[in-house]
Amino acid sequence: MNQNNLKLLQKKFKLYGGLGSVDFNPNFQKSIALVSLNNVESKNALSPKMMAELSEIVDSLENTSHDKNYPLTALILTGNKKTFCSGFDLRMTSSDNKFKGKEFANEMTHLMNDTLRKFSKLSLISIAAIDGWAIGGGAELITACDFRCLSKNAKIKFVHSEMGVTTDYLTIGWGGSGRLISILNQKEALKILVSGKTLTANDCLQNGLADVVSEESSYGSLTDTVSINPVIKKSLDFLNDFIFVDKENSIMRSSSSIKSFKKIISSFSEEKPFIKFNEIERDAFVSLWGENDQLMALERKIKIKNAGENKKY
Ligand SMILES: CC[C@@H](C(=O)O)C(=O)SCCNC(=O)CCNC(=O)[C@H](O)C(C)(C)COP(=O)(O)OP(=O)(O)OC[C@H]1O[C@@H](n2cnc3c(N)ncnc32)[C@H](O)[C@@H]1OP(=O)(O)O
Repeated sequence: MNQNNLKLLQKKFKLYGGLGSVDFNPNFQKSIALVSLNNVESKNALSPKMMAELSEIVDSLENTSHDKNYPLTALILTGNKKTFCSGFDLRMTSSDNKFKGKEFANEMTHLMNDTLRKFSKLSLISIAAIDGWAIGGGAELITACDFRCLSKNAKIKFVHSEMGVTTDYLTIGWGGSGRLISILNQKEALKILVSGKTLTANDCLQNGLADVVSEESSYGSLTDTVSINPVIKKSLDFLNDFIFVDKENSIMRSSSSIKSFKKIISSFSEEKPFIKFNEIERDAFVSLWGENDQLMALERKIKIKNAGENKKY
C-alpha cells in the first residue's frame, strides 16, 4: 500500500473510532520498548481507532529515538489485564451496520495486513508476552512477532473457521495464516487453522509456537514495574539474553549488528530468489564492516587475546 493510501486509512479508522487504546513506551527497559493493547472490557479487542494507533506506532518504530547508550533493539507486544487480545472489537458491528460490510472488511484487512507485515519486518526483535486469550485476530497478532512467551494460562485460538456469522467476509484477515506456516509448517498450520482448536501453553511449547513459558501469570494491571508481571519479566529475560553480552554490567551486543541480522532474516521468504536474499545479506555485511561497533568488538577481542595465554591471533 502506498504511503498516501495508508495515511488516508489511518485517518478513516480514527474517525470510525471505538474504545480502547494502543500504548507505546519506547523506554520501557534498556534498549526495549513496550507496546500494550488496552481495551479491557472487551478482552483487548481492537477497535478501528486502536488499529490506526497500532499502524502509526509501527510506522514510527524504526525511527524512534532512545537512550543513545542503549539504542532500541527490541520490543514486547502485550495486552493489559490477563488477556492478550480477542481480535476485532465485535461491538462495532452492533453500533453500525457498515462494520458488517465488505467495504469495511476490505479496509480492515488492508490496514492490518500492512501493519503486521511491517511489524514482522521491523529491524527490532519482537516478542509477544501472552497471558490469557489470544483469539481470532489476536492469534494472528502473535504470529507477527519473532518470539512468543506464554503464561501457563495462555490460550491461543484461531477461531476463524468457527465464526459462522462472519466467515464469508471476515476470513483470516490479518495475514496470520502465511506467518503461521513459516513459524510451524504447512501441515501443522492446516490442522490448527481448520480445527480452530484451543491451544494451551503446553501445546504451543510442543508444536513450536511458544518459545518460552512463564509458570506464573500476571496478577493485575500492567505497570512499568516489571517485577509484578511475570510474563513480561520472562519475556525481558528472554530478550536480554539476545541483547546483552554481559547483563550484570549492562554491556550490549552491537545494536547495529542485531538489527541487521533481524533485517536479513525477515527479508528471507520462499518467493524471493536466493540470489536476492544473498544480495541483501551481502549489503548488510558490507555496511557493518569497519563501523564503530565492529572496530570496538575487534579491539575487545585483541585485548582479551593479549591478556591471555591463547596467542592464536
Ligand atoms: C480478522 C479478525 C477477525 C477474525 O476473522 O477472527 C476477528 O478477530 S473477529 C473476533 C474474533 N474474536 C472472537 O470471536 C472472540 C470472542 N470472545 C470470546 O470468545 C470470549 O469472550 C473469550 C475471549 C474466549 C473470553 O471468554 P470469557 O473469559 O468467558 O469472557 P467473556 O466472554 O465474558 O468476555 C468478557 C467481555 O469481553 C467481551 N468481548 C470478548 N471478546 C470480544 C470481542 N472480540 N469484541 C467485543 N467484545 C468482546 C465480551 O462480550 C464480554 O463483555 P460483557 O458481556 O459486556 O462483559
